[in-house]
Formats: sequence, structure tokens, C-alpha cells
Amino acid sequence: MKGSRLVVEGVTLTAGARRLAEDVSLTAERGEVVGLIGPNGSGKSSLLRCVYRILRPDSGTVRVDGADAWTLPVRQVARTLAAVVQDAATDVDLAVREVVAMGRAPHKRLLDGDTADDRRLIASSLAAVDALHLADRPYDRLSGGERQRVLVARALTQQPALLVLDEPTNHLDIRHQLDILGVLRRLPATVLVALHDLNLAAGFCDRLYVLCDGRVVASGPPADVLTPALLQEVYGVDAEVAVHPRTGTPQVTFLPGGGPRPPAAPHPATG
Ligand SMILES: Nc1ncnc2c1ncn2[C@@H]1O[C@H](COP(=O)(O)OP(=O)(O)OP(=O)(O)O)[C@@H](O)[C@H]1O
Repeated sequence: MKGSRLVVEGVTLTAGARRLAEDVSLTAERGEVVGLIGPNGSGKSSLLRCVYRILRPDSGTVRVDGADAWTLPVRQVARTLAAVVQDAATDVDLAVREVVAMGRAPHKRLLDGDTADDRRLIASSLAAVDALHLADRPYDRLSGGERQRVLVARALTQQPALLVLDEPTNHLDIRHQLDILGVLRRLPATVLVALHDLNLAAGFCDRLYVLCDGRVVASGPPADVLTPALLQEVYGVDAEVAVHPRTGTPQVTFLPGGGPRPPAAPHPATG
């Protein structure tokens, strides 16, 4: 099995006086797709930022194949780990192909040009996210979903052993959501991905970690984690969970809250 082993152990994160994550531990085994779920503000992005070395932990460690990610040289980390983040810059005066080519940078020396292999990899990465037709377009004129697919293509060209993604599907139409998560599943890499859509998380992740108020409150295979009780406790919603007859994965249906709907008033023309 290809990919790196990620071990986050006892990580606590703060920003000023604010605690963003508290004593969080998680693992992602080689080749696993591990999902991070939880309500808004529960600490998912902060934890991912710690893994890809933007937010230094106050305590605890992030180990990639046994090495402390925070003490390794930046370039060495970039050869192993790629990140697709939510707050990526959009005012980039480059063609799509050039943005994707940046994924090769950790594997090259400063003035190395693109090789034929690089160009093939860039094209196949763009094709994998259905964005080859965008290759010559200016990146900053793309739609939100097109941009998101291009950033995934850039991460693919990096050929990472560990790929960390923060809500990679939030701008995508349903077909591209399914396509991108399918691509991630087939990668010869370990994937840690924050997702809001619980049915996508159930369908594509081997295991889930649930964050609430900066702490891990549940973890395990989707079928063990996504229970009505957990969804009520963490999200405060009523839900039914069934096993999908064809995929065998949990399928969550949310029930409208706020009690029964009052009967509609008669329409003036008919009532
Ligand atoms: N630099 C910061 N300074 C102060 N507070 C911060 C900072 N970064 C994040 N927070 C706060 O920490 C909490 C966790 O934020 P984070 O972005 O990690 O949550 P999340 O689970 O990714 O949320 P969402 O689902 O909305 O993307 C939030 O309450 C957020 O407002």
C-alpha cells in the first residue's frame, strides 16, 4: 500500500486566548481516506492547518512516517505532503497550466524548466479533474468550482504521499463532487479530508473523526460513527440513518426540525 502514515498526537492549538483544538489525536494509515467532520467552528480547518504546517501546535506532535513534520525542512515536507485549502489566493495572474505546474516545484531545482514528463503529468492531473479544457485560461477568471478543481489538479501533480484537503467539494456540482472524491480514493496516497456532506463522507472515507468544540468526540468507520444519537449530540439535528442497499454505506436523511408544520392557509382564490 502506497502513501504515508500520519499520526497526530495530543495536539492543542490556540490563537491568542482562543483554543482552537484541544488534545486531538488521530491517525491515517497508508492509503487510507480519513474524513474530518463536525459543525462550523469545530476546529477542522485549524487541525488541517496544523498538519500542513501553517499553524504550529502549542503542544502535541504531527508525525509523517515517524518524522516530526514541524522539524523537517519545508522542502522535504512539500515533497511528501500536498494541501488543498479553502483560503487559497485568487488574484493569481497565471494561466491554469502554470498554476498546476507549480505542483512540480518541490521536486525540482530553482531554475529547472518543465520536462516532457512534467507536461504529461500536468495534463493527466487536469484531465483527472475534468479541467484539461481550462489549461490555457487565466486562473483568476475561473468560476469557484473550476478553480477548486484546478487546485486539486495542482496537488495531484505534486504526487504527494499524503494529501490534506479542506472542503474540496464545497463549490462543486454533484458530478464533479463524485468525480473528485473518486479520484482521491484511487490515489496511491493517504488522504485526510474535511467534509461537510455526511453522505459523501460516508461513501468515500474509510474512517471518520468527528470534531466538536475542538475535540474528537467520535471516530471509526462511517457505519459506527454516523448514528442518529451522534448527529443529535454534535449537530443538534434529527436524522435517520439507513444502509444503502447498493453501496452498503450509511445514508443519512435529515428530518425537518421545529416540530410539525402548521396547515397551509387556504389560497384566497380557492378558499
Ligand atoms: N486565527 C484565529 N484567531 C481566532 N480564532 C480563530 C482563528 N482561526 C480559527 N478561529 C476560531 O476557531 C474555531 C475553529 O475554526 P475552524 O476554522 O478550525 O473551524 P472549522 O471546523 O473548520 O469550521 P467550518 O466548518 O466553518 O469551516 C472557530 O470558532 C474560529 O472562529
